[in-house]
Amino acid sequence: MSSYHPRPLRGKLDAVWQQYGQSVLGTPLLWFPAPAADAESGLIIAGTHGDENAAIATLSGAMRTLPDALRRHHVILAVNPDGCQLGLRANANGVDLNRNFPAANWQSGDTVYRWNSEADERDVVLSTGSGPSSEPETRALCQLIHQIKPSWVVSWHEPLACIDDPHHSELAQWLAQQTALPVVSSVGYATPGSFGSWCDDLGLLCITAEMPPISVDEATEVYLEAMINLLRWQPAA
Ligand SMILES: C[C@H](N)C(=O)N[C@H](CCC(=O)O)C(=O)O
Ligand SMILES: N[C@H](CCC[C@H](N)C(=O)O)C(=O)O
Ligand SMILES: [Zn+2]
Repeated sequence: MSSYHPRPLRGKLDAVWQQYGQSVLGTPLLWFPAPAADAESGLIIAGTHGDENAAIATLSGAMRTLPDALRRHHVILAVNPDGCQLGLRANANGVDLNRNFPAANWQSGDTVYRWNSEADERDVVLSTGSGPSSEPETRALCQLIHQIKPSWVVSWHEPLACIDDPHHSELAQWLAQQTALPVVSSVGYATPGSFGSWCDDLGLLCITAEMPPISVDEATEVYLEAMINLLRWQPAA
């Protein structure tokens, strides 16, 4: 704890970034290579859905709290920066990026999501794209993953309050213990063309960590420590 940056010094994100592509609106897509990377390093991503802000802000807060030299894993704070800027789940083309990955199960047409946690139905309509990987944000992320070959990916979402990993991996169980969220084998509905489906096709471990419905204000309190610990996670010897 004493090695963390004190709060007065957490305002600016000083981590070195690299650009891995460009969004539909021409926004640079940024990733933050891990200063303490090794062959076992993973990739932590957030903001695939631009309206899921709690995880983005908490991950950024963790990066601003942990001295960067101690960070073992690569980070993308916003897979979908146009969605963040527009306040959308989708990208600027109205495509749900988490249905646009070139997985064997990709489906053409529409997809639906819930307006909010109060809604009983998934009735808000988005596109899955004109084809698998039709979107620049999707293509760039796939290319980056092929380039850096992470050992695993943790993909942050909200508000389903679970750690989704059909393999119940060591990392998923550790994340469940850190966050007090349950490990589940599925989120309970089909997600063709999702990032997790694509990772599965590649044999790459993908854990989807879903925060509960939570404000940025509360998430940066409740999940900060778990996020910091994830940035420097090491498997048990
Ligand atoms: C509140 C949000 N629009 C929502 O509930 N969406 C979920 C999926 C959550 C996610 O993608 O992480 C849904 O459609 O069930
Ligand atoms: N709430 C997320 C769940 C993703 C499920 C994950 N297992 C994946 O395949 O990416 C969504 O509706 O996009
Ligand atoms: Zn999401």
